[in-house]
Amino acid sequence: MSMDDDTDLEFSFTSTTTDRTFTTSSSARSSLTLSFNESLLLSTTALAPAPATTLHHRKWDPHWSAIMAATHGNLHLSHLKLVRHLGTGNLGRVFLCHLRDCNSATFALKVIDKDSLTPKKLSHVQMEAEILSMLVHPYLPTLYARLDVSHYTCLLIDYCPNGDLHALLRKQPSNRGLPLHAVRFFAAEVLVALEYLHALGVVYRDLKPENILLRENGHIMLSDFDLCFKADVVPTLQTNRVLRPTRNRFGCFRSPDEEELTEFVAEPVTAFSKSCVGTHEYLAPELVSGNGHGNGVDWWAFGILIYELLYGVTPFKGGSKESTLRNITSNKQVRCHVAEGAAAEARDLIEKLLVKDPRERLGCARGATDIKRHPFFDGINWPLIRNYKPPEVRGLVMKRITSNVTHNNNNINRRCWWKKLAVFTKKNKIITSRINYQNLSFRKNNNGNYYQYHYVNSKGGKCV
Ligand SMILES: Nc1ncnc2c1ncn2[C@@H]1O[C@H](COP(=O)(O)OP(=O)(O)OP(=O)(O)O)[C@@H](O)[C@H]1O
Repeated sequence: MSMDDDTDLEFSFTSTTTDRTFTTSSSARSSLTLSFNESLLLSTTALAPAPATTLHHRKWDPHWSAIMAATHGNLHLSHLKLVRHLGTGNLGRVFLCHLRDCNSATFALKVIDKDSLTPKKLSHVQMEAEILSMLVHPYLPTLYARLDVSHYTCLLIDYCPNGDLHALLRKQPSNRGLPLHAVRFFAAEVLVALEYLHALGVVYRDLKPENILLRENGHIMLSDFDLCFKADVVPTLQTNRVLRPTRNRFGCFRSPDEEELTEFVAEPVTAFSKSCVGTHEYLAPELVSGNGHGNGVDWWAFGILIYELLYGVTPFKGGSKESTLRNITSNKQVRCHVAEGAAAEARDLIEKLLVKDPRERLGCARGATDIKRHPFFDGINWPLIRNYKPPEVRGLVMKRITSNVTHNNNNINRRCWWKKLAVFTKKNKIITSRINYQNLSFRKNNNGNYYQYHYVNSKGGKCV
């Protein structure tokens, strides 16, 4: 479904099992109102936001404090106002929305109609929700709430107003790819996000520019976790002798120095799956051959990503999907067109990542630790990367999050700040009263990220 700014929109969520209808309708341009039966929503399963105290830093996150202030930690769909339709994916539709009480607190709401999905897709929904609930990272989405209403599952996550890297690539002159400094910046951020996912034992399996969204501040946010799989990971400290290529004073490589380094490695090296998922041009050879694959598929895809960001096309693309797959599995080595200056380092990294045998591929044994050390990333201060200023790239017009709703803006904002202050000063009291609700049973998720609320009836049964 596409969004036309001049059209009134109506979204109808109809429950076939309960015969109740949730309707979002619009009377103004690109502004939607979510209307529904409040009593129904109060008696259905909802998942409220994580208390800010569970993870200390979260109490400073304006989105969390806005939710806490507006909902006292007891979020319902009625607290949200849909603004517009952002897009439709395999599993559901995504809407831009904000808190009714605070239109500066903007989110993306993924609405999934479970009744319309096959069992396989339902398992993808479960996987996506499970992975999202584990994430606490600046380059990955925060799951603020999960609301289960009738046969709909709604996931409330960060909204990214600046599009995705695929759209940005298409805006480059003659589709030639991004400037090298921008490729380095985005690749470094993706590497850090993959490192975090792998440390959690999550193999992502869907890396591509379309899934790299751009936040309001120009930094990346990886999206779409439905194709992930989870594996065990045993973090270790490893001491290795590494060759560190260095340059002489003219900028040319000289014979590498050997160093002994003790490093933290958390890579799911024993991960194993046989299901063939992903996007054709990004599939690793072991995934195409179907004999089983592991963590290495993400490092292969990382090589394809750097290639596409650099040249605007993927290296194995053929005239059809079949010929693309044939190119991936053939013995042909990847060819890069440019080999000058810093591009030589990019080429070297791509070649080390696009090694067909995963046992020989950079990253497969020790993950991002080895890739970060490659000369392509020389000079990046990894712990401070989130403070780097995003590159200025043609076509990237930074959009700040603004809401269409302007009435009472100042009052609402002031009220919002006032509420935040009140929450801050009365924090302990509010949290205690929230968990003492008589009709509420709650359970912390494994990670302690957020609380899942179930409304229970007077006999102690869960209401669904
Ligand atoms: N957090 C977000 N901020 C802004 N836009 C988003 C956000 N999440 C999704 N979108 C938009 O909504 C569209 C649908 O997203 P969704 O994640 O449901 O599916 P998808 O990216 O097409 O992938 P898939 O179908 O494989 O799940 C995306 O193409 C994107 O344009």
